[in-house]
Amino acid sequence: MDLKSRGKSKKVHRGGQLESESKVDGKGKTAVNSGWTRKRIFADQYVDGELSSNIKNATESAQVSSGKRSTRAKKEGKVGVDKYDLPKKQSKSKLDSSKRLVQIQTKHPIVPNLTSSKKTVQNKQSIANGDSDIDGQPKKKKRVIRLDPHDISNKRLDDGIVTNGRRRLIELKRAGYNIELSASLDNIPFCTSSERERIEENRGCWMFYIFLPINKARGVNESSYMDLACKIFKIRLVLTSQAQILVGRSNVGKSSLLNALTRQWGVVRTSDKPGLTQTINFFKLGSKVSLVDLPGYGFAYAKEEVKDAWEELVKEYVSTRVSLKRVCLLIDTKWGMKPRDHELIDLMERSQTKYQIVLTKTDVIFPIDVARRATQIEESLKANKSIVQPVMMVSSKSGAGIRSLRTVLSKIARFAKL
Ligand SMILES: Nc1nc2c(ncn2[C@@H]2O[C@H](COP(=O)(O)OP(=O)(O)OP(=O)(O)O)[C@@H](O)[C@H]2O)c(=O)[nH]1
Ligand SMILES: [Mg+2]
Repeated sequence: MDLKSRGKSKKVHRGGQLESESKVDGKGKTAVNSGWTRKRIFADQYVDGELSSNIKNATESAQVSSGKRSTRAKKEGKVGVDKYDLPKKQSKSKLDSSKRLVQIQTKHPIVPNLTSSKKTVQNKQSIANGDSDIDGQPKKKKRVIRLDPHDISNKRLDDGIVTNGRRRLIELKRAGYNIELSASLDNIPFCTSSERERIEENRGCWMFYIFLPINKARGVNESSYMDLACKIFKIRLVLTSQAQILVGRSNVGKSSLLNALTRQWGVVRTSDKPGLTQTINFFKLGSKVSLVDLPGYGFAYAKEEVKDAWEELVKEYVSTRVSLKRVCLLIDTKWGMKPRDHELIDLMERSQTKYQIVLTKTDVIFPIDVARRATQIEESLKANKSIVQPVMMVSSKSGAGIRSLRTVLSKIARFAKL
């Protein structure tokens, strides 16, 4: 009896009633549906019984005959599975079935070998890729850390850079670091005199730096202020230089941005304590163009009168300087614009000073929120005339947007009438 005929329905009479409908499902299980009860007969057992007995007989006879046959096969020089290695009936039926299998395979070559071919392709691919997951354990890929030359976030020069070797130092130098400085002066509230000396040594001849106490600046206009500075520091200033300035509330990241733009960390000191910059810092970019870092306005750790002086100075500076080509109004992306920023914008609008909004510290919030903040500011200042669009987005820490801001500023410098 073959499996097919066993799977067919049987008619059973029970108590004069006709029961029928038995089916063999895919798993070889037979369900018999009677009028009152539903019984399940498992075809597995039945099939297993017969098949297992067949297999048992086959193996027994194979074991008996294999001794004799194998010696004969060896003598004849035959290798592999031989028809003598199987019992007569079994070998015949197996050979028939294998013939049928070959026929089917030739007719439909893809179907039976689908899984095996897939596996071989996967294996080939994995071998080609160098993953040895043949043992079931995928080989771990080596993590390659690439240093972004424009990323200036890792600016602490004492963080094991020397131990990392020459290559790292070269990379840092390319990224714009001053590698002669042993450590960055970031977050150091007050430099010692020796640190300041080191900064001065490493600053290079292309820029100059003026330390002036702002509280002395009350009621003094800028040129006389400069004269005073020249007398004190014995330097000749080119007062006709075109200037681009960075303004913004305290702690918004002006000095950090200036460091990033000039690619020299430690040139201007920065701190997480608002109100660190208490002087006007001029940086000469090119022959006659300078970038100016001003003290911040708003909340700062300083006396009220000093803060008032800073604010006055910033306002005066942005509204009266003729040579002022562009004001970069820095806004902390996280906090957005505050009333004091609007005050300064009104002043610049009245004095027709060109200004551009620069969103800072973009690394601390999600890019989608940065974009949202930018569109919000653009919308609110749409009616203004002196604003230069678009709103720029930068991060002095990650270096994002620094290059494009540098390009914008250098373009202004190039087209400035000198
Ligand atoms: N995460 C992050 N922090 C920044 C970034 N820029 C500046 N900071 C931090 O913000 C703090 C203030 O930075 P400063 O550059 O000193 O800010 P400032 O506007 O010059 O401050 P004042 O001189 O006090 O007006 C410091 O702790 C900086 O490390 C930035 O892009 N990302
Ligand atoms: Mg500062």
